[in-house]
Amino acid sequence: TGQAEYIKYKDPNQPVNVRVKDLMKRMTLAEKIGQMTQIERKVATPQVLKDYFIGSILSGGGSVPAPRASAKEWVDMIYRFQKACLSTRLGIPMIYGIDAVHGNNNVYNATIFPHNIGLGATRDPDLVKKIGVATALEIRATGIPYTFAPCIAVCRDPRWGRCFESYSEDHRVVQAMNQMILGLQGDIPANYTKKFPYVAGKNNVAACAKHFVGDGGTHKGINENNTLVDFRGLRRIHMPAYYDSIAMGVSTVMLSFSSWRGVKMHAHRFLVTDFLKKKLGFKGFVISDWTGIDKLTTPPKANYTYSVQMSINAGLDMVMVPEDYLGFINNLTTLVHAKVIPKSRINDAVRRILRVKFVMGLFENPLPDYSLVDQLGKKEHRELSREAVRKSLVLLKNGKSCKKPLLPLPKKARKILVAGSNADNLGYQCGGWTIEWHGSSGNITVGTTILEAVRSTVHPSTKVVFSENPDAGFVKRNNFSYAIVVVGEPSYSETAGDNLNLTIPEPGPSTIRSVCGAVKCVVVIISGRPLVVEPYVPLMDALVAAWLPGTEGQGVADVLFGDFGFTGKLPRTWFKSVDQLPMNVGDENYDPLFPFGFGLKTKPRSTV
Ligand SMILES: O=[N+]([O-])c1ccc(O[C@@H]2O[C@@H](CO)[C@H](O)[C@H](S[C@@H]3O[C@H](CO)[C@@H](O)[C@H](O)[C@H]3O)[C@@H]2O)cc1
Repeated sequence: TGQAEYIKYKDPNQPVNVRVKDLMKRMTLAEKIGQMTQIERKVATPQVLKDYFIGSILSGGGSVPAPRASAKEWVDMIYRFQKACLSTRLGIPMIYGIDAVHGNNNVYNATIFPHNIGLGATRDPDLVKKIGVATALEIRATGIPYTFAPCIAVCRDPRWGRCFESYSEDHRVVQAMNQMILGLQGDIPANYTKKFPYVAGKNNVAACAKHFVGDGGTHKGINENNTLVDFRGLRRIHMPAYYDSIAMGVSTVMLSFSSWRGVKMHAHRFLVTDFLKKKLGFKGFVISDWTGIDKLTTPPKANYTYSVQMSINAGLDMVMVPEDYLGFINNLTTLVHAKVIPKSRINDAVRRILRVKFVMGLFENPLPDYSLVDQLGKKEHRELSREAVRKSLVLLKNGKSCKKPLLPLPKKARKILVAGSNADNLGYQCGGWTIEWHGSSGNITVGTTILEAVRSTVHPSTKVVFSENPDAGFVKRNNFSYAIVVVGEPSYSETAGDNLNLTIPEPGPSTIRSVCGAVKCVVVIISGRPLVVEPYVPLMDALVAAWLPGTEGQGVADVLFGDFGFTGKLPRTWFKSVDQLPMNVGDENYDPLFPFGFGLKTKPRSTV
């Protein structure tokens, strides 16, 4: 009859589980293992994708098709990869993942939103959901359907290099901000299957709750180290946001590099299979972190066969290899043939992966297009980020006496000084995971520095002088009306950000002393966490925590000059000294400089 054979799994009118079952029974072991393999784009070629039936590709931090690649260049790259995957016998589409953790941050000209710690300071779940919606559009603009976000770590020690990726030390704030998942994936329809992964469509992306579990609770905040809290504490502090994520239909969960009480999460069968999958009922797929299985041994990859065996048998479904795909595929194949890893485990993993791909419509719409390229960095998203910046600012001091507040600053003044290492540095303002994995310094993408924002906000007659680190003589001689001192941390991520002393990097303290000793000053701290400020607070007239605001520095000026009031609240305790750490709200002997939830308020300057 010349009619094409009816293939059930290709029929979108069939229920997802029917499609999964039909496809599974057609698959060879090699095709199943290929679905479990995620490789970095740098090692992905059409031939490799076809030969090994690769199911997923990723961009690691900073991994781009070309420097400052346009949205179209991203789409073209993913289109080429996908065409290769669709040309295989069963034509199973691959899923491309990226760390879009504060906007589509690998991509030049993307809107960079405040990092999670700043969003936690807003206490505004609806805002965070809107950010998820906008971020999903900017991810899809580049042809990508999957982000390794949100990080729902509950950072319990600011010495952790990834503390800025955590919304708060309080799990209830982290839970509130989980609206990010609904923004990214879309709202779950009424009477949808409970705890089932959900992605609404082509304007949304699959999300990833990470890093399971207890990543933010390691000893002294040492990255990838050991979380010692007992099971009750693990469930009370680090697990609640995973309950919520599953209820919100999160599609994937990423395992943590860290250990719980000495057992690596990447090999933790009880927590991954018995607890996450069985007790909590998670139906999406569990993905490893980058070479996470290699790190099951010391040194990493000392016994890769053991790594593959222990992680897959623990319940890991997709492995972010990300480069030695041959080693992974060969080891897993051998272990299945030797019945060390049961076929039922492989089938569970592949079933979960296919479930997510069917649910999110990847079979129906596997190929990216240019339809959303204009979403990247669009004005409405930048305005949304500017609003988030405004709401993330926490006012810690305003006036040397409460009767004489310094803020809001007058826009009209004879001459003002802007100083500090972080005043005119977009890279520092964005922090880690921006263009580069660790972020970097300077003019790294399209955005507005705080200095530029001040210049565009003050009255045209106001003279603005910028000096990164002026000496006291310069400040005195110029007789400034007031000064804005913006200091803080350079960009960093992961272990590179681990820090035991948490002092403001020089020349920040010197700049504070030189400027604030000579003129009225507001100090703005750009950082991924609280830093040692107690010695300098008496010198300051005002102090603002701005966290890592991203590209829209205008939001800082909006509030400093009173177009909007301060509303932010500390998402984490501001310690006096690092000797007190770890110290979290609710602890005994809680003796902070500024407590969790603290934040002075100001009213917007009257428009009259
Ligand atoms: O050359 N070296 O020396 C080197 C060292 C360490 C590297 O480590 C790697 O570097 C980064 C960039 O290549 C990778 O992104 C990851 S980080 C990991 O990656 C996931 C996917 O990006 C995220 O979702 C997770 O949240 C995050 O924990 C890894 O740690 C790479 C290279």
